[in-house]
Amino acid sequence: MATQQFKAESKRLLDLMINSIYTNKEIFLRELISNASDAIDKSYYRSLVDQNISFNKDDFYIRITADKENRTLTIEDKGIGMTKEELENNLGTIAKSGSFAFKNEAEAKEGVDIIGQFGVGFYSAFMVSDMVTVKSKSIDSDKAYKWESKGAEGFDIEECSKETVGTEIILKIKENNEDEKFDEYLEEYRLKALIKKYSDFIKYPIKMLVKKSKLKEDSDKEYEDYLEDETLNSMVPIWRKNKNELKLEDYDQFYMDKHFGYEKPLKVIHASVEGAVSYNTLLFIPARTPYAFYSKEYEKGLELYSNGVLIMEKCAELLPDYFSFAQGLVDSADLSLNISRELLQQDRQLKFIAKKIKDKIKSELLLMLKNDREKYDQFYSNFGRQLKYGIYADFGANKEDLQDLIMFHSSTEKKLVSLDEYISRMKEDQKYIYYATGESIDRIEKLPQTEMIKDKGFEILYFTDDVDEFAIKMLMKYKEKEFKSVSSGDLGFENNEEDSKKDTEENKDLFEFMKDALGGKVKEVKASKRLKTHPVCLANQGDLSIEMEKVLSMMPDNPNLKAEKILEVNTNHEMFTAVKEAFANDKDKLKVLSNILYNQALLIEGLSIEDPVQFANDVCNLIK
Ligand SMILES: Nc1ncnc2c1ncn2[C@@H]1O[C@H](COP(=O)(O)OP(=O)(O)OP(=O)(O)O)[C@@H](O)[C@H]1O
Repeated sequence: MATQQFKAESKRLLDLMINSIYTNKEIFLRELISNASDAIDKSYYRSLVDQNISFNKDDFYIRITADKENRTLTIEDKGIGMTKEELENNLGTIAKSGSFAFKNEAEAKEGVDIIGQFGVGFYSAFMVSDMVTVKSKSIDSDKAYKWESKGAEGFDIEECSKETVGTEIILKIKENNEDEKFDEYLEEYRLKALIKKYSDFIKYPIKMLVKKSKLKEDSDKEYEDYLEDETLNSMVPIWRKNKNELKLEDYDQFYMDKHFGYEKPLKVIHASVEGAVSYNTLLFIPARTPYAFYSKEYEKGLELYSNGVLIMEKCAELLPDYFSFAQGLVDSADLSLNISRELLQQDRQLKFIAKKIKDKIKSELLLMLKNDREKYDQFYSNFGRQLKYGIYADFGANKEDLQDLIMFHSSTEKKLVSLDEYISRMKEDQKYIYYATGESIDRIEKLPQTEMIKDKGFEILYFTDDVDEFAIKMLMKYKEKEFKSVSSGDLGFENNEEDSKKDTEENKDLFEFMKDALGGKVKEVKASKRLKTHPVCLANQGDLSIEMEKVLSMMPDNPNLKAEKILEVNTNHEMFTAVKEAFANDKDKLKVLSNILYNQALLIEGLSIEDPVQFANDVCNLIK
């Protein structure tokens, strides 16, 4: 049985093309400029392979002309042009791309990076025009032809006069309607902005006569308008240049010109990768935290270019959340774009590039941490919190990537240190990586729980961000060393633990009494061996620490989880003599003392006391 051919309703297809493919009408200019650039590329290429064809470098530009009176916008090039047949075939057949065919023929040759591939971009002109006229003269013909169409109804072709080889696309811009202002596509400022946005890195100059004003001759206050030819695009994508040709100032300038930021970036990463997927990338780490960075408003992403043409302003898939501070762009010819060139299909290449970019940012940060500590400290003060969130997020899926990049304030070094640095300084008899949690470094410095650990000469990491302890719980270990809170039940000091057990055993009844006096607020009262000069402190058992309880209690949907608290009593402290005496002679007094001591421990911990009035009265009664 003979296979039947599909038929297409070309009118309906064109209607679909015009109205459904692109979400954004303004991209028509990008498409037409890209076509003009392709036409010049082809002409240049032909001159290389065909000796009969010469080229004049001065003709390699694209001209935009807006005529408000006649409502026309013209895009003109002196590229390869089209014959009558080509006009018919390329502009008369949807999804026929002369450019794609050309690229395939020229595949083996260097230096051809043609943009067009789907054969649909041209029709986007109908989104903003009632009528499109194309005048073209091919490099292979003496005659010029005019193609004209009002859209779905079809097109006419006739011979016309045209001096130079190349193509002129004349758009009759639609009248404004209730929803849309088409007028703006005739406005100089809007055209300039569109070119800057989408076509800034088209490699040929995009010229336009722009209105300027100057002082009239023989006058010092009267001005007159005049027109001047201006090139509107920057042309050379700096990221495609060789790194050796570029100075730091060039990158800084580019960063500011592109409005990534108002001041120089902290770090520039420029990489060109050749391989299964080739791409260039230029990444920046800002010197400051961007506006609203730690809020939902902040939108992460890199600019995505295909052959120098902007495809997406913020491609979020290129950055993991924990590196959302990175700015910049990726340019690759290997992306599988979908037909509207606006969105990417679930793209393997994009995933590949994203993974490489993540690895690159990580390795650059590690180098900075090692070789340029001052800079890393600056980076970390802005974005360290984001890295710690990254460890905690997604159930710790990215902790391996991030654990070497985080830092905490050290009790011994008095500055931020990495986990690796901490490990390298650990004492022989030190089992754990110790940390203490609190509102500020000052406050943690004074925590009674840190006394004995400091006394032993062990370093303590200070956690001052809410996320710190959550991140560390996710990490659990670093290089086989477990983390241990200074408030945790077992600190891993063998002798001390033994002493404390003995002391607790000796005062068993007393501690039991105190526990009862506190009415279930603590799980246990016991002798402490982590205290030296302070009378009491709180320790905790179980996974939820006292600090975590504090963080959770501040959340909008407070889960009301409580840490299991233990009141530790310093049996070497003078106060303990009074406690023992009260236990022997005045149990009511011990009840009061127990509450005072417990409330003191809460205050030191930064927790609020349940009944401050009672506490104040108790203290007063003691003073009396
Ligand atoms: N200014 C021009 N000069 C010469 N040929 C052109 C010009 N504009 C369009 N063409 C021809 O018309 C064809 C169709 O253009 P169109 O913009 O629809 O698709 P494309 O550029 O090939 O692909 P894409 O849809 O990816 O942009 C082009 O492939 C090219 O052969």
